[in-house]
Order: sequence, then C-alpha cells, then structure tokens
Amino acid sequence: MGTIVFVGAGSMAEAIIAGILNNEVMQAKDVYLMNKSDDERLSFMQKTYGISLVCQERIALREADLIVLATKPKDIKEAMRDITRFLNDDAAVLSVIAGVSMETIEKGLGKRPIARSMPNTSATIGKSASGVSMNDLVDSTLRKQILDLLSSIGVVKEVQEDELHTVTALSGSGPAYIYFMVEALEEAAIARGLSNDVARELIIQTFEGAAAMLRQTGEEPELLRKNVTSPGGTTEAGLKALESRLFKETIQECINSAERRSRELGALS
Ligand SMILES: NC(=O)C1=CN([C@@H]2O[C@H](COP(=O)(O)OP(=O)(O)OC[C@H]3O[C@@H](n4cnc5c(N)ncnc54)[C@H](OP(=O)(O)O)[C@@H]3O)[C@@H](O)[C@H]2O)C=CC1
Ligand SMILES: O=C(O)[C@@H]1CCC=N1
Repeated sequence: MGTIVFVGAGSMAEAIIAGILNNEVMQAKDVYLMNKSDDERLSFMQKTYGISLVCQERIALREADLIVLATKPKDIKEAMRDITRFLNDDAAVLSVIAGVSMETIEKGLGKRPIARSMPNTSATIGKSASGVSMNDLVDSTLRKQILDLLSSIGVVKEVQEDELHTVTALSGSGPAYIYFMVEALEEAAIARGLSNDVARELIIQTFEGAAAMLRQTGEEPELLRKNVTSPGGTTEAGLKALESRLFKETIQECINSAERRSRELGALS
C-alpha cells in the first residue's frame, strides 16, 4: 500500500491509525488525514501519531492509493462531494461508516474498488473484531492489502455486504454492550460493599478469563456455563434471575434494534 488518506478524524479513524502504526503496517508519513473543520483535532493527531495532513491543494487525495471514509453517516454525501474531483481513477475506497452501502459510495465517488468494513474501537490496541465486504473491482492484490490492514487491528471476517448490518449490531456496537455490563456489575458489587478497585479488577479478569476459556478450550459456551453452575448453587440462582427478566429476549431486541438502526442510517445517507 502506497499512501492512505483518512477522510474523517474522529475516534474510529484514530483507533485504526493507532492500530496500523503500532503494528507497523504503514509508515506514519504515508498516512494522511483530513476532516471538515476541527483544526485542533488535526494538530493533535499529527503531534500524537506523526502522520501527515491533507493540504489545501489536496495533493494527498490526488495521489492516494486508498481512501478511508470515516465520517458519520449523515456527513458522507457532503464529504464525497468535496473529495471526488481530486481522486485518481485507481484510488480504492475503504469505508468504515455504519449502514452506508457500496452503491451510495459508488454514486458519490464513481465506479472503483470499494470495501466496506465494520471494525470496533478495540482496534486501538489491535483487538478489533471486524467484518468486511468488497466489490467485484477489488482484485486479489488489493483484497490481500485490505485484509492485511484490517488484520493489523484485530480479527477480520469476510461477509456479504447485507450481513454488515448484523456485524455492526453485534461487534461494531458490541464493546459498548460489554462496557455497559461492566458498569452494571460494578454498581452491584459496590452496592454490596466491595471497593471500586477490587470490583473493577475482579470483573475485568472474569471477562478476560471467560473469553480466554472460549478461545483456548474451543468448548461451547453452554458447556462452559454448565461447568460453572452447581445444581442448587449460587450461579443457578443468578441465572434464574436473568432468565426471569428475559435476558436472552433482551439481547435479541438489542441486536434487532441496532441492526434496524444500521439499515435506517444507510437509507438516510
Ligand atoms: N465509534 C465506533 O465504535 C465505530 C464507528 N464506526 C463508524 O465510524 C464512523 C466515524 O465514527 P466516529 O469516529 O465515532 O465519528 P466522529 O464524530 O468522532 O468523527 C467524525 C469525523 O468526520 C469528520 N467529517 C465530518 N464531515 C466531514 C466532511 N465533509 N469532510 C471530511 N471530514 C468530515 C469530522 O470532522 P469535524 O470534526 O471537523 O467536523 C470528524 O473528524 C461512523 O460512520 C461510524 O458509523 C464504525 C465502527 C465502530
Ligand atoms: O454507534 C454507531 O453508530 C457506531 C457504529 C458501530 C459503533 N458505533
């Protein structure tokens, strides 16, 4: 990959930039950044990561091999209108924008190789769970470059474009569900007298340990759950409380709502 231009300089762009630089997939000088108007943010990013900024003449856009679209869905049409006249015919596009289809991107930037990915903010530490879908104009070399880039920020799975709505609901938004659960567990622990420090450490280790058990044993979550659950014991009592408050139905509704919103955001943009 020669040069990359990030269009949008928010938290997702930062997470990916941090990931690719930490993993030395690209050199900082080959990574360019632009946004709409927040110059302070651009200076911060330049100072923090040593990356380059897109100049007024838009030279980096003209020479870019890959454009990463990282605006909010509502801003993408305007952003595409701003950049399209500068792009060279060979420039490929990687969008991380929730909901916005390849068709919409093609309308804005012309027929060209396009990949859509849904990473998550754990990209910052190389632990993203990303889905990706690519159009027919992505050749095998570019496909490998995109998969290498996304692998540098975590795990990546190829999916059909329509499935990206579910990926968005599941792993794009997923870290927020986990953090919400951590907040709830902490509140419950602290209400019962545990100190913040003790509660936080035990919860983080419980999540890490459970994730590592799933990964390393390869066992089904149901079996691992049953191994914890002594008949008539504490876990059974806790799980019953979750079931009586429709835990699984609540999770279904959570994913349904997020997926529906992903489709709406695509339709609105
Ligand atoms: N946050 C997350 O966990 C994830 C987010 N995503 C997706 O990533 C995208 C970005 O999210 P996030 O980083 O949180 O958003 P932010 O609001 O943090 O950043 C949006 C960026 O887009 C820029 N922007 C707006 N309009 C334009 C324009 N016309 N031209 C150039 N840049 C523009 C903004 O610039 P300025 O500040 O100057 O207005 C800002 O830098 C979203 O589409 C989201 O769906 C995907 C996976 C996970
Ligand atoms: O909340 C959002 O819309 C974005 C997409 C996935 C995570 N954050």
